[in-house]
Amino acid sequence: MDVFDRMESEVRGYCRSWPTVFTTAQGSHMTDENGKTYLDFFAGAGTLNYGHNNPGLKRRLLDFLAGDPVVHGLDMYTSAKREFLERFNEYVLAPRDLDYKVQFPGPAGNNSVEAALKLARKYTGRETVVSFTNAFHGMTLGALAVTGNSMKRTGAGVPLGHGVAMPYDNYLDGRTPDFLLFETMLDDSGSGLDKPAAVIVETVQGEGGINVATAEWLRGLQDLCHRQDILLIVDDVQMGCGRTGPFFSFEEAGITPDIVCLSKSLSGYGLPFAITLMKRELDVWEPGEHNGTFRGFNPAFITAVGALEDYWTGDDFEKQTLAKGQQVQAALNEIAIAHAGAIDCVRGRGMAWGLVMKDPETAPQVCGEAFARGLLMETSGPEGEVVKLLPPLTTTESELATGLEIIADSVEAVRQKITA
Ligand SMILES: Cc1ncc(COP(=O)(O)O)c(C=O)c1O
Repeated sequence: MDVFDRMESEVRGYCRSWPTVFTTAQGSHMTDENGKTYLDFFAGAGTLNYGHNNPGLKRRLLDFLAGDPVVHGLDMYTSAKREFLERFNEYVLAPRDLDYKVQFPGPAGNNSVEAALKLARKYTGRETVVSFTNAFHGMTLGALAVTGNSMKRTGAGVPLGHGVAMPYDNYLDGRTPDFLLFETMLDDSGSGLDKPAAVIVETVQGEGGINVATAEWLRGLQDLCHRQDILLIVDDVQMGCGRTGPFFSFEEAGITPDIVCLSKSLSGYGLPFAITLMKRELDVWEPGEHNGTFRGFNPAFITAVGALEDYWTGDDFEKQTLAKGQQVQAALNEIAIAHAGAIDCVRGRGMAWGLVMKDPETAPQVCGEAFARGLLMETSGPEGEVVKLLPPLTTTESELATGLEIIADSVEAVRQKITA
């Protein structure tokens, strides 16, 4: 590890959980330079819904690269971009009756969030954006200002402004305490707080600990935003592209956000790619008012089209994801029952699951034991108390069963060490 320790900044994180050098990857597996293979229930932090080096997508990418294509496209018109827009409309927007315009804000999730926040402010002329406790929207300053995690916020080195955080999904008879607070804030008569430009929400908080919002709460949030003329932004960077079952995680709640952020698994192949979707009337920027060098990355258009054509032309993939999710949930429930003293609860949706440990210190220990046994998982939640499962959606049932057995063994091993 010498060269890494000597040359890489101390800010590096994942390599501390998994101190080995990975060399190859295929499907739901990664292999290190010692030849040890790991089942991957981390999936590049949710960028690999279709697995590593998905053969169909790889073929398309290699064919594309073989032809001297335009690789780096800024926001020029290219044939690859045209293909992406046509297929995205055909397979994603039109079947859901969604009429969004598409912006290419840059390569990463935070680029999509920054564009959403700026656009909401430009459109409404207002500053404040409401976010929720334990939200995660990215590490750039605007996105960080609506991110809840205090350790991450401290990394900014300066106070972060223009954001207000409300409690996430504590639904009570349709009027939650946070909604009441929110309504007070909107009441110009003395709360001292500005009317917000937008609310930004994750339907399932991934980094926040797999907190699942109820459909009722999301609908209530949308109603409140509509009543008050506030824009609703859904950050689907981690939970979109089928992670919760449907292509968009908000479909189940039947809401239509004003702005949607997508990235991570959108390219289908782990290539950097993000889009910001906006209702037509929100398309208010002048040409060049929000730009950047790495936007139209043409290889990502090619693999994204491949993912749409291979997985999203019907509803089979969604059904398979939900069935696999039930398999994961059932196995995790068994583990939770067997270790009720150590596990608080199991929560999740689709193929995003969390095993919530009673003692936060045990969650990284479970991940450490799993790593030793050949399974990659990370922790999430405000205190890192949640063992988080994000397997590729293409993981087979038997691979899932193998990983779930490793989790059971890992929890058992941690408990034995504690009682020893
Ligand atoms: C919900 C959500 N939004 C935004 C981001 C930021 O994406 P990126 O790390 O690609 O900037 C993440 C990353 O984990 C995320 O989970």
